[in-house]
Amino acid sequence: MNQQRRSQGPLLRFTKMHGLGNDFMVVDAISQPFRLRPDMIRDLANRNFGIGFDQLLVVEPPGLPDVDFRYRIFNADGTEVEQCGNGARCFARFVRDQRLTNKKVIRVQTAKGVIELRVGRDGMVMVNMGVPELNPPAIPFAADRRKDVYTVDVDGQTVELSAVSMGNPHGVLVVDDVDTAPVGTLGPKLERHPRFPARANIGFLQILDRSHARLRVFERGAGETLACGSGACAAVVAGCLRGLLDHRVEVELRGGKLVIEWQGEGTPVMMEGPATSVFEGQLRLPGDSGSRRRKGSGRPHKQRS
Ligand SMILES: N[C@@H](CCC[C@H](N)C(=O)O)C(=O)O
Repeated sequence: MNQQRRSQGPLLRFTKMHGLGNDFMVVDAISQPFRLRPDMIRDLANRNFGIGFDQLLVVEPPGLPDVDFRYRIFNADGTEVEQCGNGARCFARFVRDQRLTNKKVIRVQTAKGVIELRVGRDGMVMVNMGVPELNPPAIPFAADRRKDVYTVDVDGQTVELSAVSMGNPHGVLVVDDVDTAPVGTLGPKLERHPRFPARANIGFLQILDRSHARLRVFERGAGETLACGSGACAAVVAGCLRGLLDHRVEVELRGGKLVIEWQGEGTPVMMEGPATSVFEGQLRLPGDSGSRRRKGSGRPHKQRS
């Protein structure tokens, strides 16, 4: 009896969403208390034993005067990170669906600055992802000497990549064909390469023509995902700097397409794409820190995209 009482914690409401198949558990931490340890996030992210997601997105009250919300992001491995582009579009959709705001332009505070989200009539969301950093401190070798391509040694093999921060660190490799690119083998090695002390998201970019590209991303803390919004922004910045892409590019990811625009150094990257709500659910959190027991329920609702 005692045991049972201890395992009954509060109910947590959440929404399952995705941006081109990059999937999220989204939690409103304004109208309900929210605190999850990294091990609990890992359990929830598990696709067999939990809810399953690439990232957990948390909506909090703003900590700055001129913004509407604070946006916190946790990877499936439980680590908190600075940026998530597909998540930003879902964030905009979520705060409007949950009637936390009726604004069309929503200013959101992330761990690396303020981003602006704009919800279109067609359900598409446009995000001002901010100005990319081309010599990011999270990628120390890029700060050493600023250039467009760096070389990194992986098991004796020299790999060429661009280093771009969209608030979060990205390495971008140009490949001939994303379908045969070594995403699953080189991706994890580069993600944890000693030259990326904060680890990095690794993008494999295939140029189709100056305004069309294909991309696969091995994400830091999540593995390969069906799409990575900040990765698409970083890839277009890298492609522009290398003189391979124009300023407006349609990027085809495994889960669908994003349109990315970048006018050049010192200007922000704009990203446009869909955000989809899949279902709402609630789960019973463990009542004490020692317990990992959890009960959940899901209520599917109509796909709205
Ligand atoms: N899927 C995201 C990026 C999420 C964070 C990333 N894995 C990191 O660790 O920086 C996106 O759409 O941008």
